[in-house]
Amino acid sequence: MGYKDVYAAWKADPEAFWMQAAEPIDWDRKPSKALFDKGDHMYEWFADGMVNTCWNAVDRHVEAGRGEQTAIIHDSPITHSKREITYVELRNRVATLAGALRAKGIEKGDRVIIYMPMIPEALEAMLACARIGAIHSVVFGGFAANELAVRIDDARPKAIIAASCGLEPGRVVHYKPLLDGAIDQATHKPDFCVIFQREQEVARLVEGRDVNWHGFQYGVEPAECVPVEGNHPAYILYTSGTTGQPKGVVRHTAGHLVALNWTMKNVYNVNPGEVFWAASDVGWVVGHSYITYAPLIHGNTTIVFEGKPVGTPDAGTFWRVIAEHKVRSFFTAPTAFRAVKREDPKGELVGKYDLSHLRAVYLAGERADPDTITWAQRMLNVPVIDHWWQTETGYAIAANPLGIEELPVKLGSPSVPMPGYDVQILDEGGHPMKPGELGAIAIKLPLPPGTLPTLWNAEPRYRKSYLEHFPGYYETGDAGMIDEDGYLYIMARTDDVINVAGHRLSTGAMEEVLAAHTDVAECAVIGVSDALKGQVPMGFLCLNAGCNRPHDEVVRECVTLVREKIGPVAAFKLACVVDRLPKTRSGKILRGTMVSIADGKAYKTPATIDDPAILDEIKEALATLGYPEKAA
Ligand SMILES: CCC(=O)SCCNC(=O)CCNC(=O)[C@H](O)C(C)(C)COP(=O)(O)OP(=O)(O)OC[C@H]1O[C@@H](n2cnc3c(N)ncnc32)[C@H](O)[C@@H]1OP(=O)(O)O
Repeated sequence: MGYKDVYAAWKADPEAFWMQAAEPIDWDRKPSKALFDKGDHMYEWFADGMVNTCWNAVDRHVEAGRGEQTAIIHDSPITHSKREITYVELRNRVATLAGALRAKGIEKGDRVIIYMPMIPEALEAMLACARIGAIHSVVFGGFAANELAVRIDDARPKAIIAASCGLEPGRVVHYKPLLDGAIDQATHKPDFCVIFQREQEVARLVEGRDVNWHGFQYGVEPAECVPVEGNHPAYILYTSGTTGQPKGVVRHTAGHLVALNWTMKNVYNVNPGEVFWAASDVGWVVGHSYITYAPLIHGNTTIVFEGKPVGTPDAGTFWRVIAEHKVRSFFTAPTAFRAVKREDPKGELVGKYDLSHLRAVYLAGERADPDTITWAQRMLNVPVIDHWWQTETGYAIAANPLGIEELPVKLGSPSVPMPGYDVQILDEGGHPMKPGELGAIAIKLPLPPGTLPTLWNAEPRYRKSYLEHFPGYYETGDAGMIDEDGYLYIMARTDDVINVAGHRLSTGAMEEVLAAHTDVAECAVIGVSDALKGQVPMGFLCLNAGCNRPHDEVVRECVTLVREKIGPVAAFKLACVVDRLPKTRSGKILRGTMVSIADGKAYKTPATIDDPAILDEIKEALATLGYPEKAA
């Protein structure tokens, strides 16, 4: 069957489609049906089934006689080390860790925060939680203590599992002081913390609260897999919203298993036993879905890569890893390829490696620009597939499903909707638009299995953020169009969320931090185009009347403040002081116009502007930062 047939089969009978997709999963009790309509646009999938994620990702492969297959390859050009863990080793390690967590009181439904770098122990911690029905919430290592504290207060974890440190090129990231700071700051306190001591930094443990990863596992009874209901939350993953309070995306167990397993063959075209590599971080949804869960559920070998596309040691690292570990399908963010292209535009390092096992490359996390795609196609000589999805969905909304059929690539488009997703372009009034017309991208409800059913402890916010604007649809927050052939094009966000190097960040959260500076009366943060990172944040600061401090001093403090409060990942390095911000007469800051000016794009002075002269002041301020950039 080709793509059109598969999509039509889903549309004709979604229930049958998903029940069939559920067949390869090992159920403790098979679900009686796929979709559970709870009314009022709330849905669950396979809710009355009983199942365990860890069993499906680990134990069943051992039971099936594949215990000696490598489950995880850790490749760290930063520590110059490589290590392989077989499925049987993984089962034993995870069962013991789960047993130790249980012995310290962790039970089904308890939350466990995981704050770890790119080491296999991060995956083991996730799987150990899944084994006993605990709900994990992984926090990305590039966030600061304050962001961790916010997540601790929202998830209210009984335990936190952390490493002593992370390793960035040329710098040790001191996780433990960040963790201690976050716990001090948070209102909720975990019962205990498990600390994995890395040899690069041994952290000081807090007596009575912290236990050592190895020590607390000593002599414990390994835990068996605990079957959970299909609608039991497997994890919570926080993502940026329009304010400083991140949204806790909930992932239910059964839909997650079924959908991810389906994607491995149909989208990524890998067979069990083959090597799959997603060069992302476990702290992002790509890491959850395609470093940890999907490859293991499907019986693949997954790679945990602790390095960067360039500088560890050079722009040939990706090719080395692909060659050495015989990677079949490779997944990365366009920004990573842009970094490689900048260092090695002619691909001289590509030729040094045998990439004959590589069948396809997948890009996501941000819009893939045509230059980057054509460069990668030329260098690697395999299909380079852009695909589009979100933290909320957990897997591809639109893709070129190579495992079903290789569709023609249209540059600038992540191709076509996947089964499960009825994607529509809507006008402001919620009416479907014609092919080629630009509008809001929405998905007709219900969303398919594995997508978010709600937000953690925040159902009203879930409804408001995603369901209310277009009744009967999920609002993606992206704008775009669908062409005559059904190909989707993602053009922009409809809110103030920006995408920096594939990291989704809230300008609202940065504004909250800047506004807390004692000299800042008012501020705005926008995302400006960046040749490498796609977008970077830029801040405009209005200082309090009477503040006579040198502007560059205040700017420096503001940059430091964002790094301290949100983290280095915000990449907030550009800011300037202005007298006033351009606003409409009703007081809305004209961020869109400011973005156009900074990007050197044509713009119309909005009819509702309060004082058009302020746009000239913004232009002058931008010039001091070198914007618009010459190349833009
Ligand atoms: C499809 C659904 C989704 O969208 S899920 C999200 C998908 N996105 C991704 O997978 C992210 C892709 N991007 C990347 O992997 C990185 O940005 C790549 C391309 C590797 C470049 O990394 P890097 O050179 O560190 O730049 P960056 O902009 O990411 O980092 C900015 C500053 O943050 C720091 N940082 C980064 N990661 C960590 C970490 N885990 N722990 C601590 N710090 C971290 C970087 O060191 C950098 O710091 P500095 O400002 O240079 O001092």
